[in-house]
Amino acid sequence: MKTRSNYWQLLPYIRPQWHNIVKGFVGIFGYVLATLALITLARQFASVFGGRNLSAIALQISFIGTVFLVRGFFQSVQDIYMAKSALRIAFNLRKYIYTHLQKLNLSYFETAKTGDLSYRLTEDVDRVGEVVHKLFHDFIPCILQLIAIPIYMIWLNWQLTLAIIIVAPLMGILIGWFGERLRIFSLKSQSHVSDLSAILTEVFSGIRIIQAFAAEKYEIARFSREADRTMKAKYSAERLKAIQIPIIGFLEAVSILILLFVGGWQIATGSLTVDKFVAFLTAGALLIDPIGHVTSNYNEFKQGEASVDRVFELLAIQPTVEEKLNAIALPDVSGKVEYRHVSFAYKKGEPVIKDISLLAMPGEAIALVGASGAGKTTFVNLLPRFYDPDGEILIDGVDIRDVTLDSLRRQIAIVPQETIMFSGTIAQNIAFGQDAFEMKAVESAAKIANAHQFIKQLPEGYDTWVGERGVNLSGGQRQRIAIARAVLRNPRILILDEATSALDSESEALVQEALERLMADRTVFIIAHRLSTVRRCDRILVLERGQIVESGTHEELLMLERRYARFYAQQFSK
Ligand SMILES: Nc1ncnc2c1ncn2[C@@H]1O[C@H](COP(=O)(O)OP(=O)(O)OP(=O)(O)O)[C@@H](O)[C@H]1O
Repeated sequence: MKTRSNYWQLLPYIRPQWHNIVKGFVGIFGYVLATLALITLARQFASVFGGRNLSAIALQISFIGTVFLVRGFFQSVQDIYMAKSALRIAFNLRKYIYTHLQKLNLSYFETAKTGDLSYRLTEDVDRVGEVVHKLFHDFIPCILQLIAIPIYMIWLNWQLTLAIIIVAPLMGILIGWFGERLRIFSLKSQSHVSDLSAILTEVFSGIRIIQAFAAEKYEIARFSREADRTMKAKYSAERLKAIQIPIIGFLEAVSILILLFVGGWQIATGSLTVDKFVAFLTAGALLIDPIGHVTSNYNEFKQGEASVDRVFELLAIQPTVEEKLNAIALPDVSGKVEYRHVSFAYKKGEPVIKDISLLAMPGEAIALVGASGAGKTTFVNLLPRFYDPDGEILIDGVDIRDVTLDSLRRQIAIVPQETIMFSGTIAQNIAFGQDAFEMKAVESAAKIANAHQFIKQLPEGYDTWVGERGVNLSGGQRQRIAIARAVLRNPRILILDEATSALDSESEALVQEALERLMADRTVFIIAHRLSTVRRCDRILVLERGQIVESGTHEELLMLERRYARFYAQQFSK
């Protein structure tokens, strides 16, 4: 566990808000000055009070009232500008982390818990914002008061001041001790809440499986265990605070009692006047509030530190696939793809792709077949640079590591096995990733993808809203939306991961026809499961443990009577 605070890392996000912070500080200074004025007025009030002059008392009261109004005005200025800065800082931080996460590689998201990520981006960032808000809006003004008022008090009477602050060091030590413990409890509690949120994301996206396996009780028990841990961690923090507050309160009371004693003694010996003592008591009373705030703020900072740590942990993760500083934009390609001695391992020493060399000519359709785990998906994932292998991959003779990721990926379209629908309309889903799109282009892509007919029959046609995972569309329909997406993109290179899930024969024919139209004149890598697809491809590669063990057309490979022929017999001859 890290013990070093990450608060200082917030500085770059705080700096751009300096103009609002300065305005807030004007409010703070005005507020503190008005507070000091109140103490002086209290002293004057004590002297006119004894004079039995009603108009002098009324005048004094009107002064005090005015200073209260002015103080209120400065407080509003401070509140408005500090809240504005804190919210902007949280907003910018959230946007920055989100942008950073988008740059991270697939490998990171394959292991990250999505619920945890969402929690860090929402709750943790909010808490960081609250801490910054507290810092500017509460903590700094209180600290200023805790400096200015005691100076004023020393000027009034140093012996009394000494009496009142004698317990301050002990208070400081106790606040520090409690704060550190709170930070640790908070870190625990935050990570439990994150785990809870990760479980929820997992459960709701896999609810079908949970119900199918009748695993509800098992999931409820898992959830309850985590919820229980969260509750206990929070309870530990609350219990600690419950002990701390009376202890600090008692120390405050002790200092007031010492003050009364020393003050009473000085008045009795004639070394202190009553009006000075009243001013002193007012100053002392005005200190109670800031002390309370500083204590609770300090606790919150310590708790917030856990969130700051969790947020900056995300920013510390570096992408493994990085764009070169001098990366160029890949010009429009014809689609020649070359793998030169390409090897790749997810884990060191366990290669998944072993020294593969391959030349695919523009417009060529290449099928990849092989047993599960042979490396087919990994092989195609190297092309859009989801991972960086050893060796070289060239498109139209340009090494893909020399070009920008954006320009590379824009020339490749992927039709995955399972189509994810994003919340939005059907049209937005087809034109995915484009802010502005032509409805006509979307429609013609849908027509090529055999999707236009069913979309037209939906209640609101292309404007029909589809849920997070497109639950209201069938598998075949979702696939045709994915094909329409790829058609609209019009890439030279296409990666298809054929769906294995059984489609009804009508759906299958429509999908097949759509795929054929999509594949025409493009370089296609297809992880093939359907016999019809495999047969139609220009070349079939048989992958085995990360190597190409056979290559040729369907007929050539059947004639070889080796792996493909066996594979074909087992898998496709049903
Ligand atoms: N992100 C990953 N991290 C670690 N290992 C992985 C990862 N993805 C795949 N693997 C491993 O790499 C090997 C090749 O997997 P890959 O998915 O490329 O095979 P495949 O031929 O596409 O299999 P399938 O047909 O089942 O999808 C497997 O042993 C798999 O366990």
